[in-house]
Amino acid sequence: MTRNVFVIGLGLIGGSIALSCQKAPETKVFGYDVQEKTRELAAALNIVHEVVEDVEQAASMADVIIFGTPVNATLYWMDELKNWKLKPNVIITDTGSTKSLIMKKAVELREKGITFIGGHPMAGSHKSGVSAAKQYLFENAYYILTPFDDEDGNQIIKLEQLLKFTLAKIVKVDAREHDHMTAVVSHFPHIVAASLVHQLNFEKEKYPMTSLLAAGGFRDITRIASSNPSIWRDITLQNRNELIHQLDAWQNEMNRVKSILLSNDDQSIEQYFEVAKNVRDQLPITTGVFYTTYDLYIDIPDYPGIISQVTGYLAEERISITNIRVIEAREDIFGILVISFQTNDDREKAMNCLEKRTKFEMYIS
Ligand SMILES: NC(=O)C1=CN([C@@H]2O[C@H](COP(=O)(O)OP(=O)(O)OC[C@H]3O[C@@H](n4cnc5c(N)ncnc54)[C@H](O)[C@@H]3O)[C@@H](O)[C@H]2O)C=CC1
Ligand SMILES: O=C(O)C(=O)Cc1ccc(O)cc1
Repeated sequence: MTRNVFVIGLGLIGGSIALSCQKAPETKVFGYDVQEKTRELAAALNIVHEVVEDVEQAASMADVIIFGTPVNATLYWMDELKNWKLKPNVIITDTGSTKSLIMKKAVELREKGITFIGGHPMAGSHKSGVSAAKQYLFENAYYILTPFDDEDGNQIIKLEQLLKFTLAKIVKVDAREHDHMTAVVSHFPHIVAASLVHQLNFEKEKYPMTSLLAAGGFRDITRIASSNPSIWRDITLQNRNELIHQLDAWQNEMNRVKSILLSNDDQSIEQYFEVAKNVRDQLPITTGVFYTTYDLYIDIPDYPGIISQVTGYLAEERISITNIRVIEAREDIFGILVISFQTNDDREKAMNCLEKRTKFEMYIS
């Protein structure tokens, strides 16, 4: 029997989930987005099997409903859904970055006999919109579920059997703990990134050259300041209390740094960086597709047309690349043309292809 999945909100996350659900057997994926342009693009890019206009009608036929909407829009739709006629065993889930208020609202659905299992794939990007959606966005990332403690185990298993097509690692976490932990590693860093950009913005009034000097480090630490502002407005509002605690902790930490600087003690200053480096270097690597790339470094001679020659060979053997860049030669990496691939298999095919056709030396970092 065909399973009907209905995704509401077809942006980066909803679009990516819809693409991975299309890989599930005997599954038909329907989709809706409030923006007409997104609906048109989703249809053109085959993000779903069918784009719908009538949310209530599609919801009434769905076995699984997945929200890919901003978290406040999800609350709005949950309020609507609780008054609709849905299939008796329907499972509703979301992908929102916050969980406490959504699980609070889910109590109202539960009172009507509707299963709601909170969800949050811990991968994504500063990019947004349907055109950034990728089938493998969540591969190897954690996918958090926040079911009620006494949720029907069969319903959770059914949802997991669908979400396994995201290739993410599914884990269950309490909704409040989720909001505390994601405040630390995701939500608060967005505030810090935005604040650094604001600081640069003030500075550049007096020293316009400062922006020109914003090199790798500043760009790395502020990348997420380019995220969709309305998505982050909603997340910040929903996780306001945790964020206020994080701000207090950060202000204490800044005071600690200030006192170290005032002490002018070289050992304490070095130790400050040393401890941070050790903790940072030991972070486990768990990412989605935007950051899992398989890079190949190719030592190419410097003559015109060389890059198109290399990419031409790869294209002839139908090997897809995800990125290409030229780096300054450094002591530890000899190649200067860096080509990124989505899988290790693609990178190996590329090495075999270029070994056959060129004499360029290749390295994997
Ligand atoms: N951006 C990221 O990296 C991640 C985001 N999330 C969560 O995923 C959800 C979606 O975020 P993104 O895909 O990044 O945003 P997005 O901006 O790419 O997509 C959101 C989509 O929802 C649509 N939408 C807005 N209001 C709607 C409504 N009332 N009804 C139907 N559609 C509506 C928008 O038109 C847009 O297409 C958010 O709840 C966010 O917290 C979760 C993990 C990662
Ligand atoms: O771009 C990044 O690094 C992100 O921060 C992605 C992200 C955004 C929101 C989430 O709830 C989870 C992951």
